[in-house]
Amino acid sequence: MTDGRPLIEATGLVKRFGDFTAVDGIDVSVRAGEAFGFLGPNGAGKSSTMRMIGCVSPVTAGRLRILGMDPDRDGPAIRARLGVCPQTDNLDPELTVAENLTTYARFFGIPRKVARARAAELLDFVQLTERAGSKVEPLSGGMKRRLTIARALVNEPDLVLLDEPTTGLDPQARHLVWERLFRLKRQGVTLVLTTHYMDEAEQLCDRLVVMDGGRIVAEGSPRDLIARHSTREVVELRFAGESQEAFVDKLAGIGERVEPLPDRVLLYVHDGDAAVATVHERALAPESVLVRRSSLEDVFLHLTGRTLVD
Ligand SMILES: Nc1ncnc2c1ncn2[C@@H]1O[C@H](COP(=O)(O)OP(=O)(O)OP(=O)(O)O)[C@@H](O)[C@H]1O
Repeated sequence: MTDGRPLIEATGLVKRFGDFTAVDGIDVSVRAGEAFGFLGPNGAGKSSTMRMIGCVSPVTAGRLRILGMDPDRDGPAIRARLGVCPQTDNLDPELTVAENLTTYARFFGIPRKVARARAAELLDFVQLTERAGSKVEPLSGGMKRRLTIARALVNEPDLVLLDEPTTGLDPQARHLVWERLFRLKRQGVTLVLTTHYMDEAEQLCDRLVVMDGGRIVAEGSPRDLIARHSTREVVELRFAGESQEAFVDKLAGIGERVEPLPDRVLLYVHDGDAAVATVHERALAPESVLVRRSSLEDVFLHLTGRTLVD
C-alpha cells in the first residue's frame, strides 16, 4: 500500500506550544519492518513527535506522511492502521482485561466474534490469559503495560507506536515487555518507540535518532552511533575526597578524551586495561575502577555534554 516507501516520512517537522518550540524541524524516515527509536532525556520532544505521528496532535510546520497519507487530511484512515501504546496507561477500569480488548476492537468495526478470538490470542501473546476475567485495577504495572500493548495490536496495525513502553516498571517487568516486543519485531511488525533508557534503545532499536532540545543530534544504528561518537571502551574512575574535576589534568593524554562527572571521571579509550595500567603508573589511586564497553549513554554525553538519565 505504501509501495516500498517509508512508513513514516518527516521533513522539517515542527511542534510549537505558543512561543515554545518542542520539536524544532526534524527529519525522520522509518522503513517497514524496522524497530525505530527516539532516544532522549525528558523534555527532548519525543512524546510531542509521537503524538504528531499518532495523529492526535496537529503538525505546526513541516511535512509529515504516515503510511503515505497526510495526518491533517487523513487522520482517521491513518489511525485505523496504527497501534498506539501511550506513555500513561489509559485502560478502562470498569471493564475486565478481556473486555478492554474487545471493546477497543469495536472502535475499529471488528465483528464481535472476531474480536473475541483476537482478544484471546493477544492475551495469550502477552501472557495474561489467566487474568482475562479480572478487573484491570489489581494488575501490576507490568501487566497493565502488557495489556496496553495487546490493545495496541487489536486492529492488526501496520505500525505500532510505543511511548516509553517500560518507564516506571521494575527490571523484571521491563524484561517481560522487552521480550514481547522482540517477538513482535521477529514477526516483522514495524515498531516506533521513545525511550530515555539507553539499554532499551540498544536492545530494541535497529535504528534510532538521539534527540535533545527538540532537535536530532545523531542518527544511526546503536552500533554505528557508538562507533562514530565514542571509543571502544570506557574506564570509570572514582576518586575519594577532592572534586573529580581536579583529576582531569592528571589524567590528560590517556586515551582519546577525559570526561569529568560529579561523582566519577570517564576515560574514553580503546584499551581499558592498558589505560588502567597508565593510571597506576602515574601514581593516581582511584577508590574504584571499572572498565566497560561504550554505550549510547556515552554517545549522548559526547554530543550534548550531559548525561541521559540523572
Ligand atoms: N501541551 C503542551 N503545552 C505546552 N508545552 C508542552 C506541551 N506538551 C509538551 N510540552 C513541552 O514540550 C517539551 C517537550 O515535551 P515532550 O513531552 O515532547 O518531551 P519528551 O522528550 O517526550 O519528554 P518526556 O519523557 O518528559 O515525555 C517539554 O518542555 C514540555 O514541557
